[in-house]
Amino acid sequence: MTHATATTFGQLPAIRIAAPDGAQAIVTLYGAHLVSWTGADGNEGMFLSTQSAMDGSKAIRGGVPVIFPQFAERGAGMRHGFARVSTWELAGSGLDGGTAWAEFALAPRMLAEPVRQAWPHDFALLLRVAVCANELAMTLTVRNEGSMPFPFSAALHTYYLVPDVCEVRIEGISSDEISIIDKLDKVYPHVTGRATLATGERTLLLEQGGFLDAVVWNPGALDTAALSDMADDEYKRFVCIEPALLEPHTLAPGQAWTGNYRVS
Ligand SMILES: O=P(O)(O)OC[C@H]1O[C@@H](O)[C@H](O)[C@@H](O)[C@@H]1O
Repeated sequence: MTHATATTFGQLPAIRIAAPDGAQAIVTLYGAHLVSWTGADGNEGMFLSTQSAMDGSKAIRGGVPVIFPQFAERGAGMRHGFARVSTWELAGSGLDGGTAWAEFALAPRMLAEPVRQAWPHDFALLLRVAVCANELAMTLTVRNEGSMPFPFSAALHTYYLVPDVCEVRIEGISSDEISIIDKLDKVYPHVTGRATLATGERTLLLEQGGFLDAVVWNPGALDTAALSDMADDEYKRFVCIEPALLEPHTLAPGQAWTGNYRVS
C-alpha cells in the first residue's frame, strides 16, 4: 500500500494517508478537512455527522475543520473563515520512518472570486497531516507572501468521537476539570499546551503549540435541534476541543506562523 492515495469521501475527492502500521487518516480536498482518523489500534477518533453535507455545498460537520482567517463571528468575514469551504490541493506526501504524511495547500488563486475580493491578502496556507501508531499530528502554517501585513485568527476545530459526552472529562485546559452537563461553548485563553481528554473508554493526550488558546464546544440538545446538519441525538457522540489563535495575529510581509497539534 502506498502512503497517500486518491479516494472519494461522500462526493468529495480525498486523500487517504496510510502508515505501514495501519494508522490512517482521510482528508478531503474541500477544506483540507480531516474526516477520519484511525490509529493503528483500529479505533476511529473523529466524529462525523450522519447529516453532514458531503458535496462541497456546505462546510463538513465533524472531523477537523480548518478555521482561517476568522474565528466564528469575530470579524466581518465569513463565519469561521473561508478555509473550510475552499478547495485545497495536495502539495506533497511521504513516509518518514513509520510516519505517513500529506500536505495540503491553499492560496488566493484557488479561492472563489468573491471570497478573494473580500479578503484580498497574499497568503499561503499549508496543512500537514501525519499519522503513525495511535498518533495524529497536524501542523498549520500561514505565510504572508505579499507586501502588506495582514491579521488572522486560526483554529483546528477538532470533533472528537466519544461514547457519551456526559462521561467526558477534560483536564489541562482550565484549572478545573471540564465536564459537559448540557451545552458548553467556552473560550479558554492562554492554555498551557498540554491537555487530556478522557472519554470513559480511553484517554487521549492533546498537545498544542503556536495556538495560544482553546475552545471547548458541545451544542447540547436544544442547539443541536436547530442544526440542519446534525441528527437530534448526535451531540451525545462528540466534544469539540479546538486549539485556536483567537486574538488576531499580524503577519508582516515574508513572515510565517505555525500552529501544531498532536493527539496521541
Ligand atoms: O456551526 P459552525 O459554524 O460550524 O460553528 C460551530 C461552533 O464552533 C465553535 O467553535 C464555536 O465556539 C461555537 O459558537 C459554534 O457554534
